[in-house]
Amino acid sequence: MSLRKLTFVTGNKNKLREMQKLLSGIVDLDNRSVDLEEIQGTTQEVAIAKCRQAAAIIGGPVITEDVGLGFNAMKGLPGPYIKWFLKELKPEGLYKMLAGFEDKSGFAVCTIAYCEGPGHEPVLLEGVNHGTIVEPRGPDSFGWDPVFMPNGFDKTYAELPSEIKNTCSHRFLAVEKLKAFLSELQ
Ligand SMILES: O=c1[nH]c(=O)c2ncn([C@@H]3O[C@H](COP(=O)(O)OP(=O)(O)OP(=O)(O)O)[C@@H](O)[C@H]3O)c2[nH]1
Ligand SMILES: [Mg+2]
Repeated sequence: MSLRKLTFVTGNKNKLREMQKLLSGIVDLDNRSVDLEEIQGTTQEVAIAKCRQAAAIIGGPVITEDVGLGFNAMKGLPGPYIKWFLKELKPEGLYKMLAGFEDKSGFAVCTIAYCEGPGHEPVLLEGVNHGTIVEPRGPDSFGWDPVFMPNGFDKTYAELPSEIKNTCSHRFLAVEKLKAFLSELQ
């Protein structure tokens, strides 16, 4: 049986690498690197708007992904705006943002949006992983991985081998839902 073809529209190589591994053997994943416009709003609103744009550009079935990192002491901020905080503050600065708060807990959210094509409503599949924001540890190769220590581990995402991150991460949890959703599609 041939695999379902899907285009993952993302400009982020690290996301693509993880998604390729997570969907290997399940989806024939193509990539288009487009810097999609990101609106202001909730994670869900941002994810839907990104996916509509992607479907219009590709003209067929697409997935997009929007990732947020929220700090509980800040009521979930920066959330979907983490990219801009990370760009200016680097992982060290993200950790320092919580210096005035006792609560260092946070959560990583991956919102995958699937759209059949132009004119179709995107469907959202969300994975949330809870953890603690710690002083940066491990290689600084993917985003805020060095400051996020998932619950149940004494290592940050950056310190964990990729095979382990890929069995507990926000992205893994969202992909599990995507797989279940795709298996129900005709
Ligand atoms: O440490 C990390 N571990 C992860 O698992 C992870 N996934 C995403 N990110 C970063 O969080 C921001 C999300 O913004 P984002 O969803 O808009 O992504 P993006 O703009 O890079 O790509 P895309 O929108 O083209 O898909 C960006 O800075 C990403 O680099 C991660 N960092
Ligand atoms: Mg983006």
